[in-house]
Amino acid sequence: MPQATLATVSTAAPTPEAPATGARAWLRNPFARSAPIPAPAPAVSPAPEPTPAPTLAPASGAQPSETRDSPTPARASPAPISSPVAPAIQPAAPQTQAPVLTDTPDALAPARKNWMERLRGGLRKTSSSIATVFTGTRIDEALYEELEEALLMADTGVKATQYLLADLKRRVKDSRTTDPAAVKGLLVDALTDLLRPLEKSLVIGEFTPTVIMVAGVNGAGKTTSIGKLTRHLAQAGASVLLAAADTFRAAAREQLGVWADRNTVEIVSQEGGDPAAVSFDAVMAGRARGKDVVLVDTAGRLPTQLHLMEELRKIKRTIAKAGSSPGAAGIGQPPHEVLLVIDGNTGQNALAQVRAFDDALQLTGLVVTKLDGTAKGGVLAAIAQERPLPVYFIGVGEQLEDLETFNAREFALALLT
Ligand SMILES: Nc1nc2c(ncn2[C@@H]2O[C@H](COP(=O)(O)OP(=O)(O)OP(=O)(O)O)[C@@H](O)[C@H]2O)c(=O)[nH]1
Repeated sequence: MPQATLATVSTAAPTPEAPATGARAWLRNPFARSAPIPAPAPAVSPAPEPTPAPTLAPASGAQPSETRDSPTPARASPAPISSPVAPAIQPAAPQTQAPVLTDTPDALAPARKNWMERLRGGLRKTSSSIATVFTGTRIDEALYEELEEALLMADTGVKATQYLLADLKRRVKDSRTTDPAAVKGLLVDALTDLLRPLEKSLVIGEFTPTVIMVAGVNGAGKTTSIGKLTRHLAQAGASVLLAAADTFRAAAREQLGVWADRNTVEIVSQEGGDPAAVSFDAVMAGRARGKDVVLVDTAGRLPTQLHLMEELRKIKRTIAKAGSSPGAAGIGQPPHEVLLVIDGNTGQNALAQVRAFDDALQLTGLVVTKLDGTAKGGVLAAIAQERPLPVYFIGVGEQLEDLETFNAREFALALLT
């Protein structure tokens, strides 16, 4: 098995802006800046015993030229920051009911308010065509037909569109609404309920390291999302190691290297050779160094490229072997997360990718990118209807702050109001 090189780009020093309670914030919002929506007190299950925030020794920082065999400097291992993750592909655990979000962004914390504005801006092309449906004066079949058309145009798909229409009609009947504008509010509720099972927090800390494998078609935004996620993880106080498992395309490795540099984290990279071997080496190195997270970036591929899909399966199997190798106690069964990155702009095609990659890899979650400027924002409803996998993050642009946790109510509001 060819050996990959562990390039110590730099070391993960604790970021000054890392909040002291950053880890606990992952329970709902991994990014720790603000909770997406304040959960109402009565609905929340009893809080677990307070866990200390992970104390990352500046350790690796004190060793500018680590070698692969150097022992991990003493550091307090991060406390588990959530209960064990539910098995892969299980629908997300029931979420606490979010309070009704008014259309006034003032109800949100400043960072989240800003995010809502960007999300709303990004989804404008989708929302503008749906909004016109509710400008009439009557609730009649014509309104529902127009809405059906608008939802289909937004790539909501036939099944989710039919489901939403039936649910909406029931809500209209139950509430005896006569105002078309109020119907829009009921549609927000219906869409929120449909999307709710996709809400789930990414959990780290249960295993050291938590191994996250990332796949997707070419150009979906895998590397960019990994870079952004690395930044957020580092800000939350977690140490990250990147694995450049695209061994063939030099530009892909360089791009990941740039993100590693920017975030001052280590990267395992290799020119040519077997991507599975690089992934294996990265997991072993992450384990030896006590990293909190190993992120494995794989090369883009189409689900129709069967040999490349087989290569992905091999990467996954090989990562699993790293978990059962001698002395692997505490690592569980890696990869702990298998994420698919999809380009939200590709609408129903993205749903087809979810199906194909899920069948091949048993995905545990999704990252939906490029929701900025898309007219196909309805695809999340289609995913919720047909393959309800957790959507850990959504992206609305190329900047670092353009990747955030997914919240069903926020998304429904941004899409429809
Ligand atoms: N507008 C927009 N662009 C994005 C977003 N996420 C990523 N991109 C851009 O999409 C392009 C492709 O992103 P990459 O991260 O290189 O995609 P990839 O999946 O790693 O690509 P391959 O390695 O070729 O498979 C880049 O120009 C990114 O800046 C997003 O949320 N919105």
